[in-house]
Amino acid sequence: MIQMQGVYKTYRNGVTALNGLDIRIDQGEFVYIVGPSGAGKSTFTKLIYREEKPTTGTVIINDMNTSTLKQRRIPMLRRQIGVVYQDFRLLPTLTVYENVAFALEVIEEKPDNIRRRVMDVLDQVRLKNKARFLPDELSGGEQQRVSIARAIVNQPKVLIADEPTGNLDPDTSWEIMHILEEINEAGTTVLMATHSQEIVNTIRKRVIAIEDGMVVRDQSQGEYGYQM
Ligand SMILES: Nc1ncnc2c1ncn2[C@@H]1O[C@H](COP(=O)(O)OP(=O)(O)OP(=O)(O)O)[C@@H](O)[C@H]1O
Repeated sequence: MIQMQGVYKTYRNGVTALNGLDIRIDQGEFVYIVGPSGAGKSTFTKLIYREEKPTTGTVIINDMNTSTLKQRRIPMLRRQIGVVYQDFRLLPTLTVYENVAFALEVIEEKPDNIRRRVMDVLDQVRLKNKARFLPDELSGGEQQRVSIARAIVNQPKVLIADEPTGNLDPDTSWEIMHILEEINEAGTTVLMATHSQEIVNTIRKRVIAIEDGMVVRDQSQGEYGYQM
């Protein structure tokens, strides 16, 4: 469960990105985070994997308070959270297989388990046949699928996708959405920040709209609600 209570975030330069957020997201939900540019969506996601801490208020992720969490326990929190970015962020000199395996090698998983898990997730994102390719030999949609595989390879409870379809054409975007839906159906909470009216209005899920750092709308089976 993700719970934010009275969360304010002011960056060092004095910009207040979040202005009193109260949000509760249960395990297994699929939530779109929408809102104008600069509204605070990325800041909200950064609080979840503790790239940032709130200035005041509490952020609780699966019983862990991110403000009081000891430094040495941060990796434990991050292991429960996978992150996918708009620009993929793959390592260009590593193959597809190696990019995904890397996430398990850093946590010193056993080699047999690494091989099995990596091939399982590559199968899940339908890229088993491209395991030996380098990122620049793949299309944008394929690169995003590798980044999803990397994000879920250690079976996180939460997957955060920050504009995962922002750089992709419509057909490829739908493919990515179907993969995210499958991951969600298997029990993972999915939080997706997006500017895509078409996706939000077609694949209906809970919508949390953030404006000026505040929740202005929270609807189940919601709609995008902004003019494009
Ligand atoms: N590291 C930072 N230091 C200072 N200010 C920041 C930082 N990150 C974000 N901000 C500011 O905080 C506000 C919210 O930014 P945020 O990136 O959370 O918005 P967003 O809703 O994700 O926007 P977009 O849709 O354009 O990605 C903006 O005014 C932004 O300039």
